[in-house]
Amino acid sequence: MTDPPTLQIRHVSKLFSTKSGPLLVLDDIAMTVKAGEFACLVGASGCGKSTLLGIVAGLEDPSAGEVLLSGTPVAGPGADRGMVFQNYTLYPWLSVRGNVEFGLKLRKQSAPERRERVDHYLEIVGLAKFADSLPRALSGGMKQRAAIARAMVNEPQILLLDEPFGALDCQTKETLQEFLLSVVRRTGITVLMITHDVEEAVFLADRIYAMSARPGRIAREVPVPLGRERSLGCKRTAAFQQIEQDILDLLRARQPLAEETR
Ligand SMILES: Nc1ncnc2c1ncn2[C@@H]1O[C@H](COP(=O)(O)OP(=O)(O)OP(=O)(O)O)[C@@H](O)[C@H]1O
Repeated sequence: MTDPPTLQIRHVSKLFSTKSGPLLVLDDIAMTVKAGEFACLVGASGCGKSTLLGIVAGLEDPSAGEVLLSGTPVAGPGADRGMVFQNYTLYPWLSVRGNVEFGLKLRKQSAPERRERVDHYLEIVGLAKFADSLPRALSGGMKQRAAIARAMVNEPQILLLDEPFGALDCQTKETLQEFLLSVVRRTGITVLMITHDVEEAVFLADRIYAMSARPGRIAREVPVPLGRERSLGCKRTAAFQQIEQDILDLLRARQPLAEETR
């Protein structure tokens, strides 16, 4: 028998109760992320991307449907999913090493084991020399590299990335995109990332799920057949730009006028 895919989102809907009545934010979302795949969810602001990622993380319950991780239903947060958020979330009073080993300490791993694992992941994210630095001594890009190491050190089944480069300037963002791809290629980790930056999604993803405006639905699943070895130069190729333009056109067509969303 073949193994189940790492992540299955099965007919997930989410309804929030608000002062002005029920608000349907996600409507029958179905998608699958296979082991080793890099999937991106793109969509306009407010279409429910963060809500969906929160459901996958187990921080939020779906109103209908279910999420399976390697065939097992998600019933809450767990170390099998590593999260990185847009806003820097390192503990300011802990060193880079202290931040990265935090989860391992909670899980009562021995000191020598922790040191070996943390050293390995700090090496992977290129922060070995900054192990003893406090977060305030790091640039925004370095903070996000530390956050990625902190998420990966638990060796999760999947990395969940919520606009991790959204707060960075353009140049740092591109450097981090290349960096993330190299880490993913080297480790083979499975990734689900949300972003509203379509160019970023095309550069990083093997498969893109384009969401319609609220209520969020999967408008289209787009494979990205650009090969796995990508450098920033590929953003200027016709094949890249065609995929980007198709997704932008699709999102624009699905974005109602502001009056209609009220
Ligand atoms: N706890 C909540 N109660 C009520 N409404 C909520 C709640 N959380 C989110 N929403 C609403 O659900 C909708 C989707 O929000 P969400 O943050 O998931 O969208 P998003 O696509 O991630 O947006 P952005 O790209 O701007 O972060 C928004 O209209 C938001 O106001």
